[in-house]
Amino acid sequence: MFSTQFVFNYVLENALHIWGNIRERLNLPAGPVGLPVVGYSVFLGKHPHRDITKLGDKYGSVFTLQLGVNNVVVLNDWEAVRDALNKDAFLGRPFHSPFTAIAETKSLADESGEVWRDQRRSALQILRDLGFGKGSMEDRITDEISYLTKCIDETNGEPMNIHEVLVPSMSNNICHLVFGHRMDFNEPKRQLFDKQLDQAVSRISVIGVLAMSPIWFSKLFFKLGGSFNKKVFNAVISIFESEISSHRKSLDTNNKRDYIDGYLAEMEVRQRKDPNTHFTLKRLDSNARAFFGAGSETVRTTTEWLLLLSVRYSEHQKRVHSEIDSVVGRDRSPCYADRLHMPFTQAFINEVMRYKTTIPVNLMRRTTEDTSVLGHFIPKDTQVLANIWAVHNDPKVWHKPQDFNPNRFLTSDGKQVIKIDAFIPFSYGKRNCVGETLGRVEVFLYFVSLLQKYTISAANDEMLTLEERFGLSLQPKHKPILIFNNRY
Ligand code: HEM
Repeated sequence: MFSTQFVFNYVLENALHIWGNIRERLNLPAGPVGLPVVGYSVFLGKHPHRDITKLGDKYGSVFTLQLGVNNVVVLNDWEAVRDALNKDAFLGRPFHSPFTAIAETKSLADESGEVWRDQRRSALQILRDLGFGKGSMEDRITDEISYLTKCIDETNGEPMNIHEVLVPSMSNNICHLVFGHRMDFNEPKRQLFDKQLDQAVSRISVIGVLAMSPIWFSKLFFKLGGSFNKKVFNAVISIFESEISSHRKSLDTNNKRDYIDGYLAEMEVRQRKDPNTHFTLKRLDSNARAFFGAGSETVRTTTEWLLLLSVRYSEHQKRVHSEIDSVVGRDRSPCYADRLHMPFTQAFINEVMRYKTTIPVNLMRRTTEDTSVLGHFIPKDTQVLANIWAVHNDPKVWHKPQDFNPNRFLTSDGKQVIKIDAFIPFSYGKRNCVGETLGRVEVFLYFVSLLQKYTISAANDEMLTLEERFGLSLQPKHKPILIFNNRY
């Protein structure tokens, strides 16, 4: 039971927060007025990325939206996003988020300032040392794809829910990166891991609501979540703890196998120099979990859209098939360098990542000093949301953005891919996605390997409506039940 004092403190904290927000709003760009406490959130429908984009018709490129109790400055077109995300003042994350309410130590994805900079630099260095962006990474992904195609072959052309096998397959690529090994699809630990991550993600799907609430509410939510919540999270946490502990026992700093080894080696060096370093086991644990959270679902969602759109537009599927046949052939696995000779396939992938932007509204940022965007003053410690969906549908950049048209990424003779600066699925500037290289390689290899082997069609028409479900990422609303027929 909560004491009267406890309730009083929470009510007081909330009231002060709301009062602070009203005063803060006076210094921020104009925007629609919401209701007390819930703000504008109640007026956003099932597709907030689209609703927020439409607000730009009235309020322009930069406006303030009260989401729950928080004032958030929205960057709602390419000009605003480019101007802001090029500035160091926009590199912070909010002090609190629902993620930080449940984690003891912030991961590199939640940190700000020098700690973030240092953790990020080190993560990128470790990935480089491990050969990410090079052939060894591709070999592991290609190997993982062979387990996937084995499962698909077992369906003998019967409809299958590809989502169910893509989940462990994608998560295995992060397992390789972080733990140094894969887990078989049928391994009980693997199944437990997927189930629990899935449960954790579905718990976290309320995160949108929590992000709009004061931090005390997030903490209370997880506290009241009771034993089930704790059981889910603790089970996931124990997998990471046991991996870190076994890595510590077998660490050879001259032969680093994965991210955990790379981090432990760096931690040893840092701790020798400074016992108060922010390179700690708890930070390693948070970073490792952030890689799974950020690097698994994003690639899977993108791959699901690629498959669905190649089914919906079968003429494009045929064109990708013919490019694969002439560049890769049938006797070897595709490699990432093949993309250089496959302009249409690249353009198709780009257009899918624009049309169904995986992360439609970016992870929240915070200004670390007084600054401005397109002439609007933005004070220090303001929360800022870059609407990537709006950038990808900005009519000042894209001709008929509502149309699905891979040719927009090709020169008129169809031979070259055009680089368009406003194409930013991995975000933009110094705090863009850490896993961009890995993400791009995975997406290309999965899509091309599957189309090399199969002609893909849909088991029903429902999923071809291409309806969306807004969440941490923009998921297909209907499960992708697909039919894979061997091409040879
Ligand atoms: C198609 C795949 C992916 C997409 C579309 C994607 C997109 C994004 C976006 C939009 C952000 C937010 C950046 C910002 O605040 O401006 C981000 C951050 C991040 N991503 Fe990815 N991502 C993908 C794959 C991956 C992979 C494979 C990994 C892991 C290796 C990863 C790890 C991260 C991390 C750790 C961050 C936080 C970076 C920071 O705060 O400094 N992502 N990603």
